[in-house]
Amino acid sequence: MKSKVLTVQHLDVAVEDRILINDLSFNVYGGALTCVTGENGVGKTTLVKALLKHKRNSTKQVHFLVRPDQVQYVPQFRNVDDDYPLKIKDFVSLSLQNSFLPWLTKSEKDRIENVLKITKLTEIENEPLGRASGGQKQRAYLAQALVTDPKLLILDETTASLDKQSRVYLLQVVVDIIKRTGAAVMFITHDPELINRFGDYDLEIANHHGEMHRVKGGQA
Ligand SMILES: Nc1ncnc2c1ncn2[C@@H]1O[C@H](COP(=O)(O)OP(=O)(O)OP(=O)(O)O)[C@@H](O)[C@H]1O
Repeated sequence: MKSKVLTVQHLDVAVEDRILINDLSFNVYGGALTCVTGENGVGKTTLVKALLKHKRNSTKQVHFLVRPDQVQYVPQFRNVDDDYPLKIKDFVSLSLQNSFLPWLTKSEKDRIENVLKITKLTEIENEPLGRASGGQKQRAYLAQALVTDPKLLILDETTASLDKQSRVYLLQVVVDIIKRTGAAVMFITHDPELINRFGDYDLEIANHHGEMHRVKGGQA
């Protein structure tokens, strides 16, 4: 039996005065990949942002069963141009800069090393992030989120700009992380092939409503 990390009950999602999603209920489970799908503009990103507003103050409608610092969001867009000079390993360590010490502890360094290994970035850890390929950049964003050891990881169209090989490679890394850590991953995507191959659940949003399906052949 998978453990719930988030429950959503009878939630309405609106922008300004316009209702995007009406009376939405679903659960997100640890150890599983929950895909969030729907046409452009149905409100997938707005839904995720509405959920994240409650990570510190759960309500009956949006109830997180994990601590706020155990929830990580990797947004759809980042402004990282070709001249961005920070080394990949330093970029990944930015998530740990909230600690009290101005330097990284041995255990933090070990965590960074481990995450770089899992995301297959070790070989290029000293390269500037700006010079990395699209797929390597996405893996660096993922690594930055993973270094805090999240129990719920939300990925917003992380594979959208990648070629097929890089998309599959990234999802294999994500599924591997789910298996190793038991984390829950919510993955906004338009890619039916990735959903069918890697997804456990599909939260499909259409006509202002959302429905959760089990994906046949899912891993959970
Ligand atoms: N802050 C805002 N103010 C007003 N309208 C907004 C705001 N944010 C989003 N919208 C509108 O809400 C709708 C849903 O946007 P959203 O980005 O959530 O869709 P999406 O399903 O994630 O789309 P896509 O698949 O194209 O990324 C769109 O019509 C968008 O223009």
